[in-house]
Amino acid sequence: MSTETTVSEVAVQLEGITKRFPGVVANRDISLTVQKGHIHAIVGENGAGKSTLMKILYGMQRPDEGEIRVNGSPVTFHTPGDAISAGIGMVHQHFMLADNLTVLENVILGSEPRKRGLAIDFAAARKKIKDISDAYGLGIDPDVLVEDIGVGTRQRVEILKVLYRGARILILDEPTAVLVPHEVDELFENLHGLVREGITIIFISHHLDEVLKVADAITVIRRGTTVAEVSPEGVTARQLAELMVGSELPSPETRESTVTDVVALQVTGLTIGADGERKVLDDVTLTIHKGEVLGIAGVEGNGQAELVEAIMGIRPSTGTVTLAGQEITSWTTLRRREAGIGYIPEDRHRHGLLLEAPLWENRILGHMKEKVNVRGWWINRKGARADTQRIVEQYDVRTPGIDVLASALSGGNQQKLIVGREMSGEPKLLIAAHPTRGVDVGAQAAIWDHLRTARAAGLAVLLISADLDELIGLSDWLKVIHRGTLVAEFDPATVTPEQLGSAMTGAGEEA
Ligand SMILES: Nc1ncnc2c1ncn2[C@@H]1O[C@H](COP(=O)(O)OP(=O)(O)OP(=O)(O)O)[C@@H](O)[C@H]1O
Repeated sequence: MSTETTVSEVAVQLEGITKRFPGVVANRDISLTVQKGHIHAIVGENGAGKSTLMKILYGMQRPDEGEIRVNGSPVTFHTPGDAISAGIGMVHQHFMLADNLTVLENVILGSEPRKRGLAIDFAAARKKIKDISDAYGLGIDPDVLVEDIGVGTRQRVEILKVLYRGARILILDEPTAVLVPHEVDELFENLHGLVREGITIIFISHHLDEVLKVADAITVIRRGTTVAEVSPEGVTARQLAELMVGSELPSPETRESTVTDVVALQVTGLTIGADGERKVLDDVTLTIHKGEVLGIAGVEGNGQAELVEAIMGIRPSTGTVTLAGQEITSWTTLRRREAGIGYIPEDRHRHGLLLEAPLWENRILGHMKEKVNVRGWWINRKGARADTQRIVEQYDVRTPGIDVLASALSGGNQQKLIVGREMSGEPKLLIAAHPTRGVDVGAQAAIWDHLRTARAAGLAVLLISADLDELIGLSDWLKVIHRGTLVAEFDPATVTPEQLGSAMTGAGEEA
């Protein structure tokens, strides 16, 4: 075993990185050493400064202080283009592929190889993609349409895209957040294939078990600075979480059923799509009682987003929706919300927040009739501000204050604000799409506690999540959606993530 590290074995060295935003020091004197050919995980609570550090390494942000060395040489990045030239590529959590183009077109977009003259040299590009795919075992066909491939393959296309641009150091932002268990295993195999060929991988994750399984080294960031550098053999997930928060974690509660026989939501025959076409939602019928969490498991893109939008009245559908005994099928989205439906949307930037408005104005968004927010015909500024402060405290939203813009919060803290808002005003039904996506383990446990407490008080919850542990841990009953239809159901007390994962991919059904 070699104990000495020569400079040439270090792929990335960050030294004394500091980055300030108004009212916040996002990174404070951070040092990080990533060995070449390692899978190096970065963990930390929401708002700890992980994304900021990665944005600095990828040239999206400039540090106020500190030095970056890549393969031993100091570098200064002004744009991601500079980072790419230095061999650093980033795969974002939200894929950036165009559905209606082929893999090949997506990969070469922006860096088209030209023949003499101006024509794009597709043959050369196709060969290069095949070579890269073969070299790293990615199994990518350059000629399929992106709309025809699944989430796991899309992610491999994103990885191939940065390799195509010459990256030898890859930054992955929460790569497993959108994957089902077998896709996670496949990704890890791919990552091992990449590092065997000398690629270095840096990845951010909130899934500590996965981090322990795949990483060669782990850096823990707390409140903007590195607090520990550990090797996975030496720690448990719980110890890692304790390093992240800087104190001992509470033990999880035991659960008991709070399901009543009072129907809160009844959905009957909900369908989207005309006869003769493939329907995105096909005759979905379900019931949720007061005090019950119904979990919907499914691979992304199988109709769960449409189900939520149909119940919220965002998308036209046929069938009926009844809330607490009252049919609301023809109601507008606003009226449904005002009747007592809380809604944590899948895409917090498009549907959940006004990024360029302060936190307290975001508190009012979609909740214009809630008591704390209005006085007669007028907005109750004082009440809304006080209630925003309450949410910030109860849900531990890390922010310098309630007047900062929503865009200045870290992703996980934006999510906590939305969850707090949607659980306010005693909703009858909460539609929660990926409620803890992007939040750290501590905040996840806190959100689960809030949900359990509200459930005990009679809240009905429709839970959509890609996180199978969350679905199994929170739900009273589980249904599986596949190609727009509910195809199976399970008791969360007995089902395993593997069984659920295989039902989600339609295993056991005719193709
Ligand atoms: N553009 C910005 N303007 C102001 N403050 C910002 C900006 N970007 C980040 N911050 C602040 O810097 C801190 C670190 O945020 P960062 O996004 O790096 O955290 P993170 O560890 O990636 O969190 P998460 O796990 O929630 O994604 C937070 O307090 C955040 O509010």
